[in-house]
Amino acid sequence: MARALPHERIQYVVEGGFKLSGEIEPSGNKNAALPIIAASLLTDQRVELSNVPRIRDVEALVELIQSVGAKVRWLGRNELEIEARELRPANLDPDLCARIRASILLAGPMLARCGEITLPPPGGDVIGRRRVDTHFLALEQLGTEISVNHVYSFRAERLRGADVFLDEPSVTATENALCAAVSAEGTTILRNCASEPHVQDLARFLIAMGARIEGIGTNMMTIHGGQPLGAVTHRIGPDHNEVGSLIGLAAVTGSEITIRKAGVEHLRSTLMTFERLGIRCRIERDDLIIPSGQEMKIQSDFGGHIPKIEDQPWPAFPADTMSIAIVTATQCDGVVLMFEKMFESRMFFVDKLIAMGARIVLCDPHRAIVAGPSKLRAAQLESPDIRAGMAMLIAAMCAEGTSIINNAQQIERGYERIEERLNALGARITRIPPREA
Ligand SMILES: CC(=O)N[C@H]1[C@@H](OP(=O)(O)OP(=O)(O)OC[C@H]2O[C@@H](n3ccc(=O)[nH]c3=O)[C@H](O)[C@@H]2O)O[C@H](CO)[C@@H](O)[C@@H]1O
Ligand SMILES: C=C(OP(=O)(O)O)C(=O)O
Repeated sequence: MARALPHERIQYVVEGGFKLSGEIEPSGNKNAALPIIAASLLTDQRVELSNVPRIRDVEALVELIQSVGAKVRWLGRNELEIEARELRPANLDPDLCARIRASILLAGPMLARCGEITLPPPGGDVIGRRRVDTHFLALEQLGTEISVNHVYSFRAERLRGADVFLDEPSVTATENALCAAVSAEGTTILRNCASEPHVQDLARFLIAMGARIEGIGTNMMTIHGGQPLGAVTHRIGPDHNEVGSLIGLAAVTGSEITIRKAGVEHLRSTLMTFERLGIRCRIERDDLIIPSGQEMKIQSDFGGHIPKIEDQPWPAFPADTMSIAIVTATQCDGVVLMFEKMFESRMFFVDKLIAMGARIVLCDPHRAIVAGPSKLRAAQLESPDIRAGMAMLIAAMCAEGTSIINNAQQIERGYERIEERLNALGARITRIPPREA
């Protein structure tokens, strides 16, 4: 596989003001594909995954699992075959690990298969402090010794089930703990665990491999460890954050689009949030239709009070859709408080929206007041992270004139061929350099 250049710089040139129309299907969920690819190391038998998003983070993780001995083959654009007959707990490229948050997800599966792994610190979006403490807490209670000295060394002669109370419902820590627990001796209870659609998808993948897990979709999972784990074929679920991004994009550009196979069972909090901004979607079976001509009037709280949109652990509104909600609110009539509780740098990108003409007051690192609607002007922008990058792309598409988005490789960490797919709906985005055929 061709290695993604670490410093490859990508630019999007975006002509704003065009309406979109047509149908689009969301890609597979990045945050499900990553733990599932890592969990494929739990078995020495063949794993076949479909609907795998072909994005930079997936490519990086694929390189990492190859470096520990897994054989990986792309069977089609989004179909991946993984066979991890023999694994060696070494040879991990620190730069590659530092590029993605998901490199830490190798801990659970490698402990289960090899009893040890040394991992350089993970990376991922630079959106504030990214704790690893919950990973350590859970893995230690499952029988792992951990030492930290620039790198994290994990060793477990024997993983044992335990009653674990996570200090926070961390998504990736829950996923690491799940992978360790399915191979541990005895029963594990994970309390205060995360339950996002991607955590559920991983749990279902593990069950299809032979694991016994109860409580999927809740904040307490019980895992009966030590079941044999074998060959599996699994389809990654749709990306609810991408669906949220498409809803915001359709609304601010006044477009009507249909999102096919949108995974509507996971959209309640997202749809409720967009409704607060005066955007209503229609559900038809598993399709989501965003009609044009939305009211886009921010719904006040009872008594005319200023409403609040806040992210919270699942099943509430997902943190990764917050940047999209902010850019969408700039085009809605009224005032809303946006409250991001988690990452203290994620909201800084609103500076760029302000420079484009949005009326936003950043109250502190976690809260911003948006007063809309405001006409956005084209600008030269720099994408700091995946979701802020997508928010800027949305802003550029509803702004007058031509915007430039630098550092668009950040957007491509999480969104597959996004310019191609949006251009098919009528957008005018030029990627520099162009994609290889
Ligand atoms: C590879 C991957 O899967 N990355 C996702 C994962 O990162 P990652 O697993 O690194 O994030 P963690 O879940 O560990 O950390 C976030 C912490 O903040 C809490 N929390 C979360 C949302 C919220 O609105 N308020 C709040 O306090 C969470 O419950 C958790 O305790 O989960 C994050 C939170 O969903 C997402 O942003 C990342 O895209
Ligand atoms: C924060 C994100 O990803 P990661 O955890 O992989 O950096 C994201 O997907 O918005």
